[in-house]
Amino acid sequence: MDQGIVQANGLIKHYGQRRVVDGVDLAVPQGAVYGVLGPNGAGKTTTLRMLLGIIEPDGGSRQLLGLAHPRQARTRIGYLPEERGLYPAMTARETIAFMGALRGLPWREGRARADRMLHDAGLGHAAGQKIRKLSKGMAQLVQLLGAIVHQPELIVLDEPFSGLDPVNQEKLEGLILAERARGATILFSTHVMAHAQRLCDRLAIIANGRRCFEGTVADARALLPMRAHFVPRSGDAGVRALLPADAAPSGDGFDFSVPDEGIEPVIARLLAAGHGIAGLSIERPGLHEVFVKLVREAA
Ligand SMILES: Nc1ncnc2c1ncn2[C@@H]1O[C@H](COP(=O)(O)OP(=O)(O)OP(=O)(O)O)[C@@H](O)[C@H]1O
Repeated sequence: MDQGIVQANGLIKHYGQRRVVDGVDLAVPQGAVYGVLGPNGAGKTTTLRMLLGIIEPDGGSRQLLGLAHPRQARTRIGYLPEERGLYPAMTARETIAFMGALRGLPWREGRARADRMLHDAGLGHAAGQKIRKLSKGMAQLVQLLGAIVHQPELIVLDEPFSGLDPVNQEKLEGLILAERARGATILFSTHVMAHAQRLCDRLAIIANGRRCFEGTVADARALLPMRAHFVPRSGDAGVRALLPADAAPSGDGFDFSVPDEGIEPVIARLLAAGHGIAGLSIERPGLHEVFVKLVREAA
């Protein structure tokens, strides 16, 4: 596998008798948004923690920013852990500046950046408010801003979208893309496919501690055949028999996989039998469908 800014080779972790991460390889290219996708309990958080040196692997090796021990890269990394936690009595501004200071950013600069970032995120009004007064979603955004205030080269976000409403989720997507535009590499975990489909340059799917896919969103979506939705002319009976074997009623028509030979023979059969076509759409299945299939197979 090519060298990446984050590199994992055969990472293994046991908890008790259970092998919860089982030989995971990752290579995150510089400047990419990279998703680690998997169902609950797949081993995503454990993998990220090993990459960051928060816990030690039982086997395999990893490299972060070219350094053998990830902790040497501390000030060059921004990390949003899965467990959220801020000091409730600190203001949003001080929280962000404090988190920056922990990563080597001078306080004065941290405060100035905090004000700018809060303003840009539409949270300018919250700068002087105490964390305890903020909603859970707002506090989470503040924690995220604190994780990136020192402008790290690598940003690692563990389930960053969980707990955010759709408006804040969109804000976060914007923030991630803005960080990539700045030149940062972003590695994030999620089990929500819509975000991954929109954001990821590359992704890995992990199930039962094993990597079962690695590639681009397009590579993943190409694993499943195109899906067709066909709507017969009203009153047309007997069309079902002319459709591919997997055709299933759906809404006002039928859904089926486009056969290897294409949709044309299906249409030709329908027209030859005198049937009409009230609607026909063909779509590439989404990442969601691919994820469900791969995770089921892995189980
Ligand atoms: N400290 C621990 N001690 C014992 N078991 C653990 C520990 N941390 C994680 N596990 C177990 O390891 C497995 C993988 O957990 P992990 O948190 O890495 O999964 P995840 O993919 O991040 O899941 P989720 O999406 O639910 O957060 C789970 O079965 C979990 O219960």
